[in-house]
Amino acid sequence: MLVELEVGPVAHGGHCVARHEGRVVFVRHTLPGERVRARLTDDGPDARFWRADAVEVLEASPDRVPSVWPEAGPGGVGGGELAHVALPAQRAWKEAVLAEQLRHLARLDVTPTVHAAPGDDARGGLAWRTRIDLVADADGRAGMRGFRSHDVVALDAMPLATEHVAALDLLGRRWRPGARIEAVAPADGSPPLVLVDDVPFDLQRGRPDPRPNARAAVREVVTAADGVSRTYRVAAAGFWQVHREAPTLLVDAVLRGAGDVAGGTVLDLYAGAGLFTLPLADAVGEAGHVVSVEGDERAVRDARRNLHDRPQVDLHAGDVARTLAGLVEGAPPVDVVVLDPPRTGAGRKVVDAVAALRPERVVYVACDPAALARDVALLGAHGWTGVEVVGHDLFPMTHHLEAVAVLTR
Ligand SMILES: C[S@@+](CC[C@H](N)C(=O)[O-])C[C@H]1O[C@@H](n2cnc3c(N)ncnc32)[C@H](O)[C@@H]1O
Repeated sequence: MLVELEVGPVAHGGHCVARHEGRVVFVRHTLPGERVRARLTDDGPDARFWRADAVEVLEASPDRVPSVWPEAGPGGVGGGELAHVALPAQRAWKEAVLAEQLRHLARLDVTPTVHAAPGDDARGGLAWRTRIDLVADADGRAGMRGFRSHDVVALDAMPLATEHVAALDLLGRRWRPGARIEAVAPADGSPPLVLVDDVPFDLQRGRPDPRPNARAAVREVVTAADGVSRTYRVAAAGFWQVHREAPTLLVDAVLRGAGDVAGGTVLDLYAGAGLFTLPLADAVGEAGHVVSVEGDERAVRDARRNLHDRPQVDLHAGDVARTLAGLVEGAPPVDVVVLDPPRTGAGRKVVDAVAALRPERVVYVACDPAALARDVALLGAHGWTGVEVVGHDLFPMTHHLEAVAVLTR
């Protein structure tokens, strides 16, 4: 059903809020202040709120720009929710969402700035993804799942992929229908890796690549605020920050947030392949101590390799909540806890255990503002009421953002 809507403020998830017949409608593809004709997509009579997609703009916002997101057939692919929004307005949008989540869920009255990553404005917010996950459609063309659908929509462009990923020409090939294609191209220009159904693939020969280093690892070099270049090896299918500038930027933010930790003890929770553990180990020095916790086996293998020459690091493989429960008993004083949980956040068990360690500071790296706000509220109840939050737009054209919060008592 088509309805005409006066569009109100932004909401979490790339929607704006409107009202229709007394009911809240979350609308995609629009901007605050616009008047749009929209197709209701979820409008059950018992639903608490409805959803809609704007299909015609009747009065456009001055922040509207032509969308760069690929025209990919009916429904379109997921992602690119903010591709119709000018870059500065995308950041203002994310600032509003971050502030609203912190106000609503943590009763915190702050207005964090969301910064552009270096080079993003010059590249028009494009060419930042170092990793692409595709799936082949029934004709063998590479594409992505449609929005809230299992159908594969073939792509004709990947505007967010870095030039290294784009140069692989994954869209110009034919694949086995249903094949999962992952491509990872380090921002430093070292050779990209391609996996097809988890198996390394030699694009030139068009067949699986048996070389051991084809499966194993991507190399990334990060030059952080401390002026040091560090090399990490990360399995192609393993977690690594996806924006080309994210590793450097987040290491800088974490080191700044942790402050002077020389000779101290730092916990790095949800450590992945050791992105933060390595520079934190250098920051505490050989007299200090870093306890790093990661649950994924593959990431732990990478972290072991990346941290092998830092004797001041204790790497624990396992669940963060369970590992912390073991650490709290008779643990030495902890100066700083760094945590970078998955999208769901750390949750009460982990926050309670962190609070029991009574660190001077907590540095929280978050990819979901709502999860951050929930955990900040829990930390606030334990006395960590000093909160500084900075946002980084590490996902231009999408509704996602990364935020770094530094909490003190
Ligand atoms: C957002 S990533 C951050 C990784 C790392 N800090 C980085 O920036 O590269 C979150 C990490 O937490 C790990 N993880 C998720 N849930 C976990 C849990 N309950 N216990 C331990 N590790 C977990 C994931 O395997 C992943 O490596």
